[in-house]
Amino acid sequence: KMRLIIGIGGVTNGGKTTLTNRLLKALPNSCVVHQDDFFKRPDQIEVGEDGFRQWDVISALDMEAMTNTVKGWQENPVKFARSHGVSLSPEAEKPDSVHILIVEGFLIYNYKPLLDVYDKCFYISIPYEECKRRRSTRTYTVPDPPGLFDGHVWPMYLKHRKEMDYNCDRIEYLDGMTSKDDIYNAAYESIQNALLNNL
Ligand SMILES: Nc1ncnc2c1ncn2[C@@H]1O[C@H](COP(=O)(O)OP(=O)(O)O)[C@@H](O)[C@H]1O
Ligand SMILES: NC(=O)c1ccc[n+]([C@@H]2O[C@H](COP(=O)(O)O)[C@@H](O)[C@H]2O)c1
Repeated sequence: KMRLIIGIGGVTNGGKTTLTNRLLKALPNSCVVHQDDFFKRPDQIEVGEDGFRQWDVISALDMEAMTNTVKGWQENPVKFARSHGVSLSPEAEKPDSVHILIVEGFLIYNYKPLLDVYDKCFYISIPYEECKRRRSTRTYTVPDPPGLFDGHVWPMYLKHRKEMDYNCDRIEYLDGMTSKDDIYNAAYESIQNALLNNL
């Protein structure tokens, strides 16, 4: 079976989930792992010297559990799809069938053990002003306290982004300020090329 693991990383509210959902619809036999599903419980999140719960750091996430979930897909994508309620194409069990996993999240390129699993590494970014605007319209399971964006979210983004640029040289950047269609088309084309090249 041919297998492709696609990373969709990027800044908070850059459009990762939007792009991921469109790709899942378009790509047969595709499954997803959302990093957001691996946040620890609020009482397990450290409170920093700044007084903020430190959500935007890798230790706020159970990355071992996330890695094991990805490994589960690698071992048996058909079983993974079934247990996650993904309907498969009639060809899915043939030896030459293609299976795709999308790994989506804001810190997916800041955890060494996962870096090598991605066949494709996309990264969506948007500038500060737009990020702050979009974030202010969003409500997480724990709502942002006043000042969190400027005091924690954006500084941590800058730090992790630097780290990523240093650790990973295969990133394909997507401009989150372009339209949803443009972003989707750019990613889709790149994925089709990878599939054609038997990546
Ligand atoms: N290309 C885009 N242009 C304008 N708004 C967008 C675009 N992509 C996503 N959005 C909007 O930005 C917000 C965050 O998008 P989402 O996909 O949930 O981001 P993420 O998963 O990266 O946090 C949503 O309101 C979404 O509709
Ligand atoms: N899902 C949760 O339980 C939860 C709780 C608090 C904050 N967050 C925020 O989620 C963000 C990452 O997710 P997005 O990339 O989808 O915005 C982080 O910036 C973090 O501050 C998520």
